[in-house]
Amino acid sequence: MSTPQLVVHRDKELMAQAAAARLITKIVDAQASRGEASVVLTGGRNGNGLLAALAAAPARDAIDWGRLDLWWGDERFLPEGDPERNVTQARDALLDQVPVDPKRVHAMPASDGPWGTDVDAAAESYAAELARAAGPENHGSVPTFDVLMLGVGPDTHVASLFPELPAVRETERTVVGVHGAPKPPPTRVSLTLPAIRSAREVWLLAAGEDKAEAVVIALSGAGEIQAPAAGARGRQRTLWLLDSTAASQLPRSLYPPASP
Ligand SMILES: O=C(O)[C@H](O)[C@@H](O)[C@H](O)[C@H](O)COP(=O)(O)O
Repeated sequence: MSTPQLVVHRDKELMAQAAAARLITKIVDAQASRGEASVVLTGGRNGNGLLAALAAAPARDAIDWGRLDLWWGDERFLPEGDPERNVTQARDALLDQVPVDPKRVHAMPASDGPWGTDVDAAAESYAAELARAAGPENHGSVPTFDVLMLGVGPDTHVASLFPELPAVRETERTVVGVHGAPKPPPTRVSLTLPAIRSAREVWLLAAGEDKAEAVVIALSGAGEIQAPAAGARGRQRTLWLLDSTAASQLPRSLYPPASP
């Protein structure tokens, strides 16, 4: 697993804009070399802030939106179209403004979908969808994600993997149902750490004073059960994209020299 790298930006707006520019380049490069790209989106303010910045980016249409597979790291298990669903917020922030291929937008199931309110069955169906998309070179369970993005909670949760709860302890399945999440809504669908760690690159987005403690805990050697963000590592790269307030409690030795 790759060692975390940090990039610290002046404020959350600049972090979102810089992360959006970074994502455009990553997708364009993947499409140039493989003909397509695969990205995992995250919910939350920082994740949606990045999508809004991407929608406003002059270079956004350098991306061939028809050759981009979009997946989610987690989803709030609510009815289709609920404004609190991550996919609803992603559509509002970006997807309704660009010509994505609907067959390549892999939303996680809603609570009024084919599996009704059975969140565990819904999770199994998403795991099956991932496996169908996996190629022989992908260890057979999930496709090779070029970039998997994660917001970071103040308690160090990522996706819907919360400290000490069963989902963060999962070592075999790629997708699980989450019951009793401390962040509402309580019922969710989430990728697990093994699925997260299959990505080429994992980018963790953290901006705001309320993330400063989580950042220092996750980067100072905490275990992944107590601090799930600590276990979110990419096969080739793990990148923490921060603003200066979220980085404010880091010891100077961890603070990258290049950041202002
Ligand atoms: O469904 C969700 O709520 C998210 O996927 C969750 O993991 C989020 O990314 C973090 O809680 C950070 O959220 P903020 O960026 O809003 O702080």
